Amino acid sequence: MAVTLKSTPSFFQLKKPETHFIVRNKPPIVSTRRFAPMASLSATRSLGIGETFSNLKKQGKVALIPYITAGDPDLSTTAEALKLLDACGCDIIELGVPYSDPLADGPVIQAAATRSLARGTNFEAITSMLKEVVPQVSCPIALFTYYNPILKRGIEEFMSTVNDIGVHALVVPDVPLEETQVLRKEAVKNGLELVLLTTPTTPTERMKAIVEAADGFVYLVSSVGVTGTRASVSDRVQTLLQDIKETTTKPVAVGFGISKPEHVKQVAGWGADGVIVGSAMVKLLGEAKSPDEGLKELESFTKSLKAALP
Ligand SMILES: O=P(O)(O)OC[C@@H](O)[C@@H](O)c1c[nH]c2ccccc12
Repeated sequence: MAVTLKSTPSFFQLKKPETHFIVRNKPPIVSTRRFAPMASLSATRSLGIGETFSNLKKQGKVALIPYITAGDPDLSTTAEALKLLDACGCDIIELGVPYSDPLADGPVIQAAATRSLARGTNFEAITSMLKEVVPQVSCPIALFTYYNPILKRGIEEFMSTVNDIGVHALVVPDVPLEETQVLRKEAVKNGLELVLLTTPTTPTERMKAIVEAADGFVYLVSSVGVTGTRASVSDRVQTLLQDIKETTTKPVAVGFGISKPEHVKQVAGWGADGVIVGSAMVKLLGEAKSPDEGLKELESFTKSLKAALP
């Protein structure tokens, strides 16, 4: 189905920018998968996002969700980083597709995208890397992309590719709630469900609509503005979490600015079901003296965050 390319409003022009996780909440029908026979598929198929959260809840645990930019410093390091983050006990990994106009991102992730694109990283290279790596990783992967690259490829084609490589979730930060219908239709066709994002400026009624429509979990943005480490996490998050939890029993993960073990502990203590850490991870990996150095620093940092979580 051809989708006309509208000029997507920039992130800041959107009245109510929300990020959309589109997640698979049940193993896809085998016929739609083309990359591994059922036997190895069932052996390697990790749990979906929703199942991951319910298992963690049963164990009284909180999900650690790192974000890294694909291809920064290079795709083979990304592959190693995915396996390393999984081995360090991360519960869901958010993998960013580099984009030339990442308006929702702060300087660290913008720079990572620029470096990755300068190396020639593209969607095809990322998907072939993931075809190799996904079966070796036990936790679900969330692919992060802006709306334009989806429209360029065609929503149906994009969705079935995401399904075929065994990715569990899709993050699209610059698509407002009103325009997700077509994404949702293709998502359902591919056995995926939509998890929506709410922000500190989302009006209560709209937050309720987002939470109602969300499947899997709700992504709560901790602060206004763009991604990037903050010295502290606003304690407004505690109230925002309570407001959301009054309207739903669905899990809620908090992102933006979280970059220290004490942040992670604090947000978990406020009742979050998951904590999302991006810029701090991206900086370690992309700005290190060498890829190996970056992987080493990523490992010790991730372990320090994991240790701070129940
Ligand atoms: O980088 P931070 O401040 O730790 O925020 C999480 C974040 O990186 C990740 O979820 C993300 C990366 N780019 C985004 C754009 C919009 C919303 C979320 C994101």
